[in-house]
Amino acid sequence: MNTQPKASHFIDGDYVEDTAGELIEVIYPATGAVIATLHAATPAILEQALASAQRAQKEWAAWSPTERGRVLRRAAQIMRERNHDLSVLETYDTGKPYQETSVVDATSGADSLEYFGGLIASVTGEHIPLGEDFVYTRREPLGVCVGIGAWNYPTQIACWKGAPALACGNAMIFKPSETTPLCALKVAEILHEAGAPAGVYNVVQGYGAVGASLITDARVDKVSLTGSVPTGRKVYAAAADGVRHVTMELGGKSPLVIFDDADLENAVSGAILGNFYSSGQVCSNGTRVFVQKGIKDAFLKRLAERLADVKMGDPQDPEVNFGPMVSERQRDIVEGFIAKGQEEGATLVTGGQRVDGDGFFLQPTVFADVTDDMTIATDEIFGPVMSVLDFETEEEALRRANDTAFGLAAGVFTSDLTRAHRMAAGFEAGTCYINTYNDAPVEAPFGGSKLSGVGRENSKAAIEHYSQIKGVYVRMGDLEAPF
Ligand SMILES: NC(=O)c1ccc[n+]([C@@H]2O[C@H](COP(=O)([O-])OP(=O)(O)OC[C@H]3O[C@@H](n4cnc5c(N)ncnc54)[C@H](O)[C@@H]3O)[C@@H](O)[C@H]2O)c1
Repeated sequence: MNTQPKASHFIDGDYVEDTAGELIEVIYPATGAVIATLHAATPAILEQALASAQRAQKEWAAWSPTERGRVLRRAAQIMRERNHDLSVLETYDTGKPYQETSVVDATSGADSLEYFGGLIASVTGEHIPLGEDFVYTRREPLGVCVGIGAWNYPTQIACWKGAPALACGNAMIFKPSETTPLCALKVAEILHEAGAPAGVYNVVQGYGAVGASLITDARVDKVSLTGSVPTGRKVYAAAADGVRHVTMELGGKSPLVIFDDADLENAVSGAILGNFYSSGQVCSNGTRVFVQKGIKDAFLKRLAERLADVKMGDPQDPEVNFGPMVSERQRDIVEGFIAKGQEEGATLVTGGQRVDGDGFFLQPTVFADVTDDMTIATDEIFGPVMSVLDFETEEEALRRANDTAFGLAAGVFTSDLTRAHRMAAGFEAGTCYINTYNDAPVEAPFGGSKLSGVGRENSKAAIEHYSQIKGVYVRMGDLEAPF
């Protein structure tokens, strides 16, 4: 596959380039080879993107919701038809195995285009009777939205932000992560091909500075970031200065609580999905696995057996189910955490080593006997490192599960129905799972509480975050005034 795009940016319906921009080398994580070179957006490129988005948004918002929805659903159809090529590209961009990308990334992107494309025509205002007078409400777009992406799910993030934004009549300028800049360009191409007017969905490349200059432009009405908490603080603060709307999808250190009465095989599956999918580079991962004492030995034994079946290698090989870390830098960061875990006295059950070769492979790693104060139990690692912590009672598990500044996700495995719902109600997290982990269907709200974020993506809830209500008071009779 030719992974070099025609140009770095997609603006006003076409690819554009400005070679004066800072160089971005795209590296295939499985080999370390440079597979594309791009340029960060210059002020001239940003000006083009902002001007075209502002102009296009007015035209797009005047379309009926049914017409806008039709474009999104056509784009979903094209994405599904091109699933293979989009998945191969996603694997080049991120290093995630094709076995995952072929069923998750473009698929989930298409789901969101289809869902919001179908939903938007039934989003209506209200009629509020006031005797003879009345108020009616209009749900209106915000204007120009900026989307800023993390590197772990480039296609999905570009669609999860773009689909509700466009459905509501906004334009979007999307800046992918500099680490995985290729896939969002395809999303822009497909939306344009499906009939979105030029400028409604623009993609500009760049490092953090490009994101930072976009969000302070007076023409921008909303910023939606997927990224780390430190970046979230900066972006939120910059958006606050212009009193802009925000969605913040940030990091986590989520708990996964496994009770003695859980189905062992399902609990092990949940822990694997919640720690090692995408080589552990998933924001909602349940990396603090609290295991009740009675099931601990059986859990660790079965986990080690199941991890022996990991197939690492060329991620384009459909048999491979575990890929490299996204970058050399990310591998180094994760190795630092593994060393810290050993230093602080956790028991290394399995893994912990990098795999020799050109790619950035790291073994799936499990620590047991982890305590709440160890660095591997408090900090987001964003790699394939599971921490197993012991507990005895439900009250203790819930208290310790919530004892974190993050609040993205939480999960519980138990066969006690009422306990499962008690735990879900008690978790301080935006997204909870009972006897499963990390499912993220477009129909369900996704997002975090506490430091993990503001706002929700997907589901009807996302409409609230990409539109605003206008109330219109209508007086039916004469109007009295004091003088
Ligand atoms: N909650 C979620 O939905 C979700 C999903 C995926 C990833 N994440 C989080 O993302 C993080 C990993 O991704 P990352 O390393 O790309 O995150 P990051 O915070 O380093 O970067 C995210 C994006 O922000 C941009 N950026 C950096 N500084 C900026 C600034 N000052 N102004 C504007 N933009 C700026 C980057 O260029 C990048 O596009 C993890 O913390 C993970 O938990 C969260």
